[in-house]
Amino acid sequence: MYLKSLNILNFKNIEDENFQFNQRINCFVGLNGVGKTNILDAIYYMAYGKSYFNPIALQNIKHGTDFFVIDAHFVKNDKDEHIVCSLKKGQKRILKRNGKNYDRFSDHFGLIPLVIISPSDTDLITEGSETRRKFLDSVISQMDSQYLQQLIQYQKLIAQRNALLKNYALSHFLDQDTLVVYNEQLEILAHPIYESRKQFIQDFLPIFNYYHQLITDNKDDVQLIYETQLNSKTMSTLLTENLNKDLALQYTSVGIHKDDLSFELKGYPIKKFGSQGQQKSFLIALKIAQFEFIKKQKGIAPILLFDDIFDKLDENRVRKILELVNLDTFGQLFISDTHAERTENLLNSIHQDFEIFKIQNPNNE
Ligand SMILES: Nc1ncnc2c1ncn2[C@@H]1O[C@H](COP(=O)(O)OP(=O)(O)OP(=O)(O)O)[C@@H](O)[C@H]1O
Repeated sequence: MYLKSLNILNFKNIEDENFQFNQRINCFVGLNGVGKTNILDAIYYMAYGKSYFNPIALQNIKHGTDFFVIDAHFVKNDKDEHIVCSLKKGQKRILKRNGKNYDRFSDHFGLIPLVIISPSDTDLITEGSETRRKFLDSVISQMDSQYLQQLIQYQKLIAQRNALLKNYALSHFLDQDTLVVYNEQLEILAHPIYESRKQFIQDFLPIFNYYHQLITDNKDDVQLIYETQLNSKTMSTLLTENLNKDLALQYTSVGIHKDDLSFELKGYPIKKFGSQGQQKSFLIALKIAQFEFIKKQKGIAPILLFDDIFDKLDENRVRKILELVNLDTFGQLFISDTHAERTENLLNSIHQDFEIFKIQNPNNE
């Protein structure tokens, strides 16, 4: 699978750009702030229906305009896949596949497998559990649409249950019948989600360990530990036991929406005890393992976006990653870098077909 062409209109700082891509490696080079990452983000948008960097959709519309359109042609299994996403202020986001609107954005999930490696991945280590849950859910959902639907339903039910709890705080009336229904439905949904997450970590961990060793050249023990209240109690027990607390808090404080992933290096949390370099290697191994996992499951190499990673890594790690590229492990690759010469030299050294796009500041054209 590969991205053949891309047209971007009014997306972030990009006014109107057209690209015809190389099937193998494409590099966007240019000075800081010219919009290289924004182009990668537009590609990301085609796979996920949202920005990797800015979750507030309206803020992705170019300043001073009132809509954006991203239009892409992919080739998948020798067939053209035409994906268009657009957003106009005051209207709903539209996502189309081959001219037909999606009713549910989630139906698009997984059609275009894609993995991004970016400096902002450090959020996975530094931010709260929600960021890690989103990562977990995003990887599993790319391969399992049933999981995604269960998750959406679960989140809807939690929102409804929270509304009920809030209502109790206002009216002091608790609609017990509705609460029982919500609790039962949550019990039904929580367990398959829990089982899928548990199974995923079990299958993913050896791949992650393999790439971590390959990139770092050492055998440091790395762990991803799935932390969940469901290890010790059922969802319905948790909900029943914590009802008084939930009523006081006015939200549901227990369940799989509180799960977390603990990242450990040699038995210690990497957030507290990992050096910056160790954290970076950890994250890159995590993302390359994500890539490999999806590839194994789907039989298709996901598109890979490398945002600025040459800038942030030492030469040894860059070499290791490029060795992987050279093994033909990867499918199509998009790279952003500030140094045109460095990128060109690196790519010449791996003897692969590539194309360089020089991106200029739109205001200096
Ligand atoms: N909605 C928007 N409208 C206009 N410009 C925007 C919008 N959102 C972001 N930008 C601009 O896009 C630019 C950043 O682009 P981007 O992050 O793609 O740069 P880059 O080329 O990757 O830079 P670097 O090499 O520093 O990572 C910034 O100048 C930012 O202000």
